[in-house]
Amino acid sequence: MDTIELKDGGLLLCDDAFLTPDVADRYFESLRDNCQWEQKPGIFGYMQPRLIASYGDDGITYKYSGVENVALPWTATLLEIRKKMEAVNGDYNFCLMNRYRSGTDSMGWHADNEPEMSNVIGSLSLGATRKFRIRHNVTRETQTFEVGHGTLIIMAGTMQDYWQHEVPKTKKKVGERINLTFRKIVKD
Ligand SMILES: O=C(O)CCC(=O)C(=O)O
Ligand SMILES: [Fe+2]
Repeated sequence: MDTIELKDGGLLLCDDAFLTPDVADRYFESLRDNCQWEQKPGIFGYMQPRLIASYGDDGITYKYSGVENVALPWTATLLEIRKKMEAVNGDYNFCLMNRYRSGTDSMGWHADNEPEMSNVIGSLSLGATRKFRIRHNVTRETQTFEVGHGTLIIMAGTMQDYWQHEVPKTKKKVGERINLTFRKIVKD
């Protein structure tokens, strides 16, 4: 596990061999074939350039483009993955999944800094290798990571307050990628 200390107290942990390829294959296929994937509108009404699915503890809701959504109940595969993630760090009650069907699917610059969300986010990548970039809000310092089949990234510390992240589009011919971000939503 690499530990990267970022400016202003951000912390990024990275393990590019968190899962063995055979375990990662099993998870990828199970999640691709058994989760309720949908494409949702984002800001300005355009469809988001990727598919999403959300799972979590009973009663967990999350806001998406201004609409309150209810998380679906955990699947056996997601519970197995959550246990592995929590053995490293964190304590999660919600998982937002993103499915990038090709290089034209992407996620723009953003921070996951909603007040009801914990600062620790565990992010697991499966399938095609893509770039994951982070950028400091003020200095614009940028770092790029290659996230591949079985790569674990943990975003922690003050990272969401001072840094944004993105998964850029690529012109390279790439296969599908599934990313899972495990979070803890704290309701008052
Ligand atoms: O796909 C990724 O690696 C990033 C996903 C992400 O940033 C998010 O779900 O908030
Ligand atoms: Fe994010």
